[in-house]
Amino acid sequence: MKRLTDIMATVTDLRCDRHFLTSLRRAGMDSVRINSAHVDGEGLRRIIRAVREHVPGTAILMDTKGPEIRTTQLSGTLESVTLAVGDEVRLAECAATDSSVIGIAVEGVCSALRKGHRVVLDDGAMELTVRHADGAVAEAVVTLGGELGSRKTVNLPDTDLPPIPAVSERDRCAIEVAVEERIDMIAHSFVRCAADVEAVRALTAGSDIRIFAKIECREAIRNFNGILEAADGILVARGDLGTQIDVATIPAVQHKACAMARAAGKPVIVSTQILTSMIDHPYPTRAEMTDVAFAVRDGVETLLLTGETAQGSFPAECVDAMRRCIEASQTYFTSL
Ligand SMILES: Nc1ncnc2c1ncn2[C@@H]1O[C@H](COP(=O)(O)OP(=O)(O)OP(=O)(O)O)[C@@H](O)[C@H]1O
Ligand SMILES: CC(=O)C(=O)O
Repeated sequence: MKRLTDIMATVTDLRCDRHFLTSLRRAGMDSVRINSAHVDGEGLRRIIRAVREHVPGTAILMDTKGPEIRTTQLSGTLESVTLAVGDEVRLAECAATDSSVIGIAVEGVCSALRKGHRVVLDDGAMELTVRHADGAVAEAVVTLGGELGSRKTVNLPDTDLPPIPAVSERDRCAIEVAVEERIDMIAHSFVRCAADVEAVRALTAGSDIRIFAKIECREAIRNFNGILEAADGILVARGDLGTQIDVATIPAVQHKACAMARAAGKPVIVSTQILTSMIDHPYPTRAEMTDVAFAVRDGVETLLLTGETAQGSFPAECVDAMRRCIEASQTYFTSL
């Protein structure tokens, strides 16, 4: 059966050997995503080379950082730090992260924080509330605890942020590699308006790279029409989106974005927490299968697995479950 919904899997430089990649391909993977927020230029090239060697013909998408905010690398050999409810931590710009300091990788962010502002970490897995803010350092208390790893996403729903350029220096280097390696697609993070898409397009001029705008902030929803017109496609990035808007409204936003993209003849990728229970378990939940089926019904071109294949324990099982559900759903919906 020719599937109308493709499967894209996030692949890291820590896990991109022949056995891993061929097991994903055998299970039904159609394309690969590389998250450039977690690798340098050399790491990017290593993953691209591995994909081309072990699963030739597989399309490659590179996800940029965009004007997003992340925590810094953990100090020394730390693998994670535990944040327990009630713990007091300091937030400091560009410092390494350890159990008492959380480094914020973008300058000017801490000085925009005010008492009472929420600091949401790792797509909503943890939350802090600012107690005291003073220049480049702020003090906060943990209100939702968890384990914090390196370079996790930071969302500041209450803070007026200083303007952050659409394309960071790090992105510029990653895009240079993407153009040199002639990959297929770039998904730009935290697109706020059409101009952010144009900024990436200017850097890929002369190449065939298709540019997808990631819809993951309130400005992107507000400026959706212009963004859709400027981009070659959109990626509904539900991880960050769910920290910026009420998660209860995500299905409606996703459905509307898909309908508008279809009407404009542009492809849609939907990502994040599609099979999140399978990070630790070999079987999907019924609700996860329903999410996949409704994406097929809505004409989503590509479903993107993130943590499930980047670091989960059952990556091939995830791709297999997704493929079986796509096929069964396509058979049903096309028979109606
Ligand atoms: N190249 C990589 N090297 C190391 N770890 C990685 C890499 N890519 C992803 N990961 C790990 O897998 C997790 C899930 O991947 P994912 O790409 O969804 O990242 P993310 O940090 O949540 O960012 P985003 O919001 O852009 O999706 C990451 O948080 C990270 O811990
Ligand atoms: C994929 C991604 O960036 C997100 O869901 O936030």
